Amino acid sequence: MPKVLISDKMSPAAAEIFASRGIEVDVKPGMTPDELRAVIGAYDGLAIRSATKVTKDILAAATNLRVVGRAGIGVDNVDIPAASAHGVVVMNTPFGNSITTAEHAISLMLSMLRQIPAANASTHAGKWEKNRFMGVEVTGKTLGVIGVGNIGAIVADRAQGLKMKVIGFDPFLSPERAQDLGVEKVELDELFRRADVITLHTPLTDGTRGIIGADAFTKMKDGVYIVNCARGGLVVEKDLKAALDSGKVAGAALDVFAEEPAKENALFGDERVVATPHLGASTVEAQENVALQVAEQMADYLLTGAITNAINVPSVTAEEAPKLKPYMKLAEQLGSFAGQLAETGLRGVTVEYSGQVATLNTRPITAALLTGLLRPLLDSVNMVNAPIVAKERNISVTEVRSDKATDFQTQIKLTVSDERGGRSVAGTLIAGNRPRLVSVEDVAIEAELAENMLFVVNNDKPGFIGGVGRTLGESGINIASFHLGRQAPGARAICLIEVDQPLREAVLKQVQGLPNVITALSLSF
Ligand SMILES: NC(=O)C1=CN([C@@H]2O[C@H](COP(=O)(O)OP(=O)(O)OC[C@H]3O[C@@H](n4cnc5c(N)ncnc54)[C@H](O)[C@@H]3O)[C@@H](O)[C@H]2O)C=CC1
Ligand SMILES: O=C(O)CCC(=O)C(=O)O
Repeated sequence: MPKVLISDKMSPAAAEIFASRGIEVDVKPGMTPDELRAVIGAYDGLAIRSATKVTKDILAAATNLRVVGRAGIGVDNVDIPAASAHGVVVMNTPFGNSITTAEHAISLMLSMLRQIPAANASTHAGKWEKNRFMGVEVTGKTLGVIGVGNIGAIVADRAQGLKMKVIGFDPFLSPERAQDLGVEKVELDELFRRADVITLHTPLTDGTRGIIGADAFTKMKDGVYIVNCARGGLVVEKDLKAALDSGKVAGAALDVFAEEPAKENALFGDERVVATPHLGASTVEAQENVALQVAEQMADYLLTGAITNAINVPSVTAEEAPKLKPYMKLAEQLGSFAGQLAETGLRGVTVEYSGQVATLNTRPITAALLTGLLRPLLDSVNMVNAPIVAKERNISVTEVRSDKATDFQTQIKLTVSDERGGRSVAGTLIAGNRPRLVSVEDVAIEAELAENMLFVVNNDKPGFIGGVGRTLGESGINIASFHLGRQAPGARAICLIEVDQPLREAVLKQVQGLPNVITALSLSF
């Protein structure tokens, strides 16, 4: 039974879902990194919000971990490359808290413009300072949205409801989408120049870190207002402080900080700064949504292999998972066959999907094939990181699909090219789920791939079969199955022999020395 740890405060709905799906679950919010490192090895899944930092260190100790589920959107608290390297799928819940977060951004904006937090504190203190708090009306003002994705789009919609003019900067926003949203798409500098209020809704990446800093402030209107309900690192806090001190910025409303939990910050204590402790997603509705969703997604993956909303691997739906499983096994075996034959650096991989398999989601099948191909060369490769490893090594991967059947109703053919040329291997599924090799180097041969195999390329001459059989027999090696194929009578031939025990180096050498043998290799699947 898989075991999951919930290491952040999360709606009880998550634990209930895990339990109802037969998954053992421990709920331990508030652990220190050392405490988490000490226990993580026992778990197949880790469900988190933003407090748990899933670092390289934690992942190195997570020897059984298969999935990290983020009940929320931002995954900047997870080391994604390290997770991929360890074969850990990272998933989030991209929509469950978007409305709530957008509402928080709008709330922050209004409370900043009407100085509600300061007025509230003053009124509670019995001061009745009616003349002290002069606000700013939003109607007719220009809101600049940086990052017009899910949340940015909802913020734009709500701001339009407040009769604001919305302009947006987002390199991935199409003109059609901008038009649908009623957002004027502008460049960043123009947004800085025109906006009365700027609100941030991008992820924190190397491209967005510090997107609002000293240089950006010089381009903005005097008396601009800043809202940050996305990630702390997007705004350079010391530059914001300087811009507030100089009067360039009239106010800032911040839900997120460069360092969290933010117990001390140079921006604290200034009444023009409205601050909340990363509450963007904190509504009953959003927390219920993300907890349910993350638990269902993680349970699906752990129990069926279905992958939804993963950051580092292609998705596999619950219906697809059982259909893809035998193809992934076949693809991994074909990749492994080609990988074990590899003698020099790989340059390119072409995968041809023909017949039934071409109608399926082939990305996970290709990932499995690359895993098989690269594993003989690299120990740490897995389904999650194989496509990344291939890319890093400049191995081009091409997928070709044809819904026309070959000699088989469904077939995967892999051709790899290296410095010496190319080689190909193809396979099919027998009875819908049993992987079967059907050709090597375009020579037809039918074989199931097993743990201990001898692969021989030879000249098709009399006496070869007897010679191999005798050599194995005299060495006490039992033959389980024997498969032959040839280009034409007397031409190049191939032979795949399943044996009952691993082949010793000395026996392999003897086979290699037999007349008419071109190459002989021991393979394992
Ligand atoms: N305060 C809180 O509690 C919460 C904060 N968030 C934060 O909000 C962020 C946005 O969430 P979603 O809208 O759901 O994400 P999303 O992925 O739907 O949208 C992000 C948008 O940012 C755009 N973008 C990327 N780089 C950019 C750049 N250099 N300049 C301008 N735009 C850029 C993308 O094209 C995308 O359209 C999350 O990454 C997360 O960090 C999300 C939920 C709650
Ligand atoms: O879980 C939370 O409270 C934070 C939500 C968040 O920042 C996110 O979903 O990106």
